[in-house]
Amino acid sequence: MDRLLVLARHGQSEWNLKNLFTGWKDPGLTDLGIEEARNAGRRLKEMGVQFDVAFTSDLSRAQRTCKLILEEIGQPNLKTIADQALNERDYGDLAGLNKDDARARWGEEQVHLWRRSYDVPPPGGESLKDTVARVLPYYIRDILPRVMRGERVLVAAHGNSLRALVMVLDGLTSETIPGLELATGIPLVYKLNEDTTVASKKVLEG
Ligand SMILES: O=C(O)[C@H](O)COP(=O)(O)O
Repeated sequence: MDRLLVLARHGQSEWNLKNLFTGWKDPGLTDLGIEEARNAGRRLKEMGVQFDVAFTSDLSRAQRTCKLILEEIGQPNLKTIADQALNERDYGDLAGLNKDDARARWGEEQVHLWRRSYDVPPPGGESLKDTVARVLPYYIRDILPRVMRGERVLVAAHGNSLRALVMVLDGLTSETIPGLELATGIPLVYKLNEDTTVASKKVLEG
């Protein structure tokens, strides 16, 4: 039985393009983002991937990406479950600020800690640890049981909600997680073992 779990970060958003902290704000995809999402779908189609269910967040950039992937693989009407638990990390007071302006104001190191450390929350927002604390229970309760039953599952979500999941799947630690970057529109194709650990992982680049 293939226990297939595909994770896809949304395509480039309007605020990715403008280099703004986004978090729970809800900008749409750029033309490039739409193309990235379609391309992710095409790559999955080339691999012959089909899904039984899709999960996405409450935010439109992830929902649109999910829809575009499903259209490309010829499953436009697949059952899709949207939940706030898969939203991007809440960037709090940083949301809407330019990332370079933030570096100029608070320094490179502080901004890097906010963006990539495990447990330093941005002002008024969530650390990755906080994000793991909401993503992981949802994964365990709603997503993983389906994968273990043999359903082929797509999760279209966000840079940091997916970093939270990859941290758990790949067994990364608070020391190694800062090095993990997820590019827009690049699907990660996991197959799981019977004991829920990772049997294989493929990054569908290009
Ligand atoms: O919310 C955001 O600004 C981005 O989607 C992810 O941001 P990051 O690269 O700073 O984690």
